[in-house]
Amino acid sequence: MAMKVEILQDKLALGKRAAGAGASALRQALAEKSAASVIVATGASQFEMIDALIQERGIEWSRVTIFHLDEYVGLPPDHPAGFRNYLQKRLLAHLPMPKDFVAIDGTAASIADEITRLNTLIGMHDIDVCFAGIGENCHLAFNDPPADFETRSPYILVQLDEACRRQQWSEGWFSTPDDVPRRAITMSVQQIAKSGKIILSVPDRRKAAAVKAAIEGAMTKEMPASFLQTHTDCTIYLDPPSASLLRHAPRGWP
Ligand SMILES: N[C@@H]1[C@@H](O)[C@H](O)[C@@H](COP(=O)(O)O)O[C@@H]1O
Repeated sequence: MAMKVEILQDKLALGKRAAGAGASALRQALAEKSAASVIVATGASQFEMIDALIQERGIEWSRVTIFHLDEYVGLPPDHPAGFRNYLQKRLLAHLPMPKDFVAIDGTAASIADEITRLNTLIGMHDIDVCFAGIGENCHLAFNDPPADFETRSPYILVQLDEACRRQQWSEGWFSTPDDVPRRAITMSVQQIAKSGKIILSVPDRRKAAAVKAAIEGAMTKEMPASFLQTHTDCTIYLDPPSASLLRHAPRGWP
């Protein structure tokens, strides 16, 4: 299998197209069964997709369970960089109440117990759609290189690498590089790959090398998103800058 690639004119069009594809799959899942499940990613790359997802009509959110991909360990719940906070403000506040929102508690007294709780909950769901991004270091969720491609645990505790922590700081989520936590709870690549449909929204020039590695490179733990090359329904949505290093990038693009 190979990832399907769609290149849109800009990040706004990218977000709309990715949200539209996910929304169609969700509506279809809800037409076929009593409930559906979706994973929603965070980060700057997901802004336009989430804004467009909110505008989608005909999704009965009261039958949808929402999971998130990853969360820092130890950030206060109201910290602007927290992913639970991000999803509450950017997504849930604008939707009708979903069936459930399975939030990762990065401040839990026992991280091991929190992972057990999350593993139990996600084990009860077949994920229909997963929205995700790719980091500048080609991470998938917080699976930084070298990623664990083998673990069957749906959620794992990970150490964040320096490139990842630097990216989070340079995107403006933290005031100093040292403020970025060193540990996170992330959904594993194996669990992400269990999703029926995977939708990657990856705009911006700074992602071009990671995009090329994920799509055209070898499947390797050093480039975690390359794991999705084996998925049967994974589409990556790009803008011209993020697609600029691809072998078949149209000429004349940046
Ligand atoms: N851990 C998050 C992921 O949930 C996200 O999908 C991806 C892209 O992030 P960004 O949009 O900040 O580049 O990596 C982030 O660091």
